Amino acid sequence: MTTLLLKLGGSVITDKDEPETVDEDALEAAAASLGAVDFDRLVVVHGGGSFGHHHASAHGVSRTDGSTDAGAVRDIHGAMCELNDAVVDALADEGVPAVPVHPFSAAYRSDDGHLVHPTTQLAAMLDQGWVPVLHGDVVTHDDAGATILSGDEIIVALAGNLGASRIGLCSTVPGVLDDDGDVVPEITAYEEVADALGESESTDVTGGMAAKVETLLALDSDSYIFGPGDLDAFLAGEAAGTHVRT
Ligand SMILES: Nc1ncnc2c1ncn2[C@@H]1O[C@H](COP(=O)(O)OP(=O)(O)OP(=O)(O)O)[C@@H](O)[C@H]1O
Ligand SMILES: C=C(C)CCOP(=O)(O)O
Repeated sequence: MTTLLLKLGGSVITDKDEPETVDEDALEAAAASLGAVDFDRLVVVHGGGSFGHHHASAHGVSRTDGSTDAGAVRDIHGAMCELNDAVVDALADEGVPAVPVHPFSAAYRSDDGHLVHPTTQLAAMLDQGWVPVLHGDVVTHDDAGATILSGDEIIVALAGNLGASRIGLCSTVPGVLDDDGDVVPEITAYEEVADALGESESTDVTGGMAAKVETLLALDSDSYIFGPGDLDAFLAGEAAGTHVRT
């Protein structure tokens, strides 16, 4: 039984420069790709794009800077739930048995920043044949109020417990790019690409590509970073974008 773990980048499914705007065409295309695949088990996580990051930035909340303001939590979480509704609906329209899962309700960080995210409820959903759709979110952080939980961190938190066999991050870029703008086919250590790695070009409180590579290298299994053009290849088990080897 194979378990696919896929993150749809917020930069793919939203217009990251226009607050709270879904990129309908891109979302429909991604949903159609997932609807066309015969998978055993699939978990989808999506990022914040122009929904979460603008609110997080406005409230001064990041992965490390927290807020104790319940209104800030409602704003950021509410925007992400709205995007989650759009993603679940788009998948459902393509025949994918998608169900919403909101990390704020279940996960927390300890005061040293360690993320605790339960997975038994997700395993039960997968047993029903459903596709849980999670999202980057705010998360209660001991002694710091709430901080931002990126979709990339969720992928890492779930991978081991759910026994993911294939892990992919679909972003707007075709992979990790080197100084010449070419896709780096394989990364085994952060230093190999550190000089070329930067933050996102849009409002992004979770660190762009540099944080993505660092997060994926912390996994016990290999993963892929690729663009929408390689989504079908990834789902088919073929080479896609940059292969992050651990
Ligand atoms: N060396 C690099 N290779 C590829 N992208 C890079 C590089 N350095 C910086 N970037 C930026 O990182 C961005 C990808 O990170 P970003 O966090 O925006 O992606 P995402 O996960 O799709 O979106 P979100 O965080 O909203 O879910 C690219 O669009 C690009 O602007
Ligand atoms: C900004 C919020 C709320 C979520 C960020 O998730 P990411 O886009 O996966 O980094």
